[in-house]
Amino acid sequence: MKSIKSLWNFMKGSRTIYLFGIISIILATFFTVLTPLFIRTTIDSIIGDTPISSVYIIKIINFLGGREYLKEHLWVMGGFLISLTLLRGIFLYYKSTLSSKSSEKTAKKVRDELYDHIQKLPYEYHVKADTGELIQRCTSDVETVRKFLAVQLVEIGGSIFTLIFVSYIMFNLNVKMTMVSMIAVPIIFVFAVVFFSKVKVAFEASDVAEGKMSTVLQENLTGIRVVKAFAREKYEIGKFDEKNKNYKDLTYRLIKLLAWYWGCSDFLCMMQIGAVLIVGSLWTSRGNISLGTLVAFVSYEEMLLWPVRQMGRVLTDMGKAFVSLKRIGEIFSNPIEIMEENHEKPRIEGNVSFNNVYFEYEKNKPILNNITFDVKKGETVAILGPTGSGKSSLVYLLARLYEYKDGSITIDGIELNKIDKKWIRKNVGIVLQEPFLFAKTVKENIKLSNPMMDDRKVFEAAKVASIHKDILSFENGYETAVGERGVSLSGGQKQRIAIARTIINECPIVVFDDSLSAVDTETDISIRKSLNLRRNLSTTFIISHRISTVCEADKIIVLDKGNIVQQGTHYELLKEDGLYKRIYDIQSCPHENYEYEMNLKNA
Ligand SMILES: Nc1ncnc2c1ncn2[C@@H]1O[C@H](COP(=O)(O)OP(=O)(O)OP(=O)(O)O)[C@@H](O)[C@H]1O
Repeated sequence: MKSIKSLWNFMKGSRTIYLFGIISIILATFFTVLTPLFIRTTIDSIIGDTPISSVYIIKIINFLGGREYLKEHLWVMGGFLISLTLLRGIFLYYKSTLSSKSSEKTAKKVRDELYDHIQKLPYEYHVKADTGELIQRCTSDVETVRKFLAVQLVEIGGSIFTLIFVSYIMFNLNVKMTMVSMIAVPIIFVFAVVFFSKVKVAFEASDVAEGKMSTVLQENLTGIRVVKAFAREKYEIGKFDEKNKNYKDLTYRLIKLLAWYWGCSDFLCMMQIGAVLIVGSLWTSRGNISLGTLVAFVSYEEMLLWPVRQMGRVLTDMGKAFVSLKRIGEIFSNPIEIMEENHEKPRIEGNVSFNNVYFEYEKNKPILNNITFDVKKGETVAILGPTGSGKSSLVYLLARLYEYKDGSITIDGIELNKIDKKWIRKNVGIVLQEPFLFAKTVKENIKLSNPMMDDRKVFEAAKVASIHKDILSFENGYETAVGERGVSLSGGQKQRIAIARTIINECPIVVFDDSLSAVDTETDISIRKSLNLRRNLSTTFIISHRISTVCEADKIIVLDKGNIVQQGTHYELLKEDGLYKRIYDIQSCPHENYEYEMNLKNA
């Protein structure tokens, strides 16, 4: 019921077109059904002498010139029958174009709304979401619904109308013959419904196998570099071969089942038509029915049997469409992130204060505990700690990608959760751990947030990120395309383009989440030097595992298992016997370095 309601809502704006599509198929069916009736009239009443009983047919025959005239000019009847077929063809054309137009419009609407909704889902959702699954729902599931709307739904309308109209005419022509014509119909119908409800499992198995094969393909193409680096080609080929074979086997099984069904169903239908022919011929020879009636019944029999045979298929496809609608509906049932447009939008200077902040992703599994520290506008704070200690989580809180559960975070004295989310994300620029570049040019990637930005700003940002020279060395410079078909960038180059993309926005708070890890120490120093020159522009958070990256920060926060275990400057922390010094010792192996530095500091 929910699925029907959602389908009805998606069809808003294209319902009228759809209605005209259904009217067209009803008219096409009407002209199809009329043809045998006029063939019968031609045989019995134009060529033969049986009087015409229907007033409407009499009117049409009179319109065409009357019985006597038509007897002499049989070609007029032939022309009339051709024109009925022509009209049928015209309405079938309209049915196809109108239902396609409306189903395409509906599918586009579903895709647009899905995309829109997915964009608005919270960061938390995307962290856990299965991308392949989301893509499948936005493509194959929407396609299943589209096909159902374009083909099956109008077909249902046409079939119901055919069944009603044909049965009505048959009963009017001859009740006994109608009984004979319908003996096997319930059997064929039950056979179709039972078969397709059973074969549904085979359809689903084939769909799942196709999905699995696509996932392997997608995963392989995405991770082809890892495959090559680990010489896993043979294993990957084997894995794909297995999924491909499974898909082929299941599809072959399905085709065999369908062939079996159509064969049996054809046999049953032929038996039914045979029964009509045998009984009809007998009754015709005895004079119980006319030859024209027998011809009409044979034609109607075929018209009647086709929708009955198709019904099972239509019902199965309808089931599949509703399953797809349910899967699409599941995405819509996830609440979107409320951006609180009417929250405060203060001018952000960059004074940040954490006070006893507590955070957890899952209930009773603390990730950050009692986090307390202050950073003044323009300062650089570095966060260091073992992997999984909560460094990234801490900065995610700052951009309100997640909400802290207890304590307080203030920016310039204003509680963070009172500040508009969109606004805060505009003011807190994050360079993420794994930079993602879009399939655009280098320049377009750097000015992603504002394509109208002046090119000079792009060059400046690239210089600060120490990538300007690299970009100039590319064949097309800033116009070089990156992404799948573009130039292959090194990990460090990607990171630096991502840094330029963030700093170009001149946010008052900038976060580098381990984003200098792929650049060499020299480039790291050069970037930090340039950043230092912009100190008055922004408060900077640097997450790193490298002492050389954090040592110049105004404040270093050492995290361990979600707790701040040390904080201070590089020299203050080196004096303490703690985690920082241990990391320092590991990274600067010769212990003398420490004494050398201390002497240098105290000199
Ligand atoms: N979305 C999430 N849902 C549940 N747990 C998560 C989620 N993201 C991270 N975690 C867990 O939170 C803990 C802290 O993760 P976080 O990424 O903040 O650590 P980190 O110090 O930045 O690590 P690294 O240095 O490896 O990047 C880890 O135990 C991690 O498994």
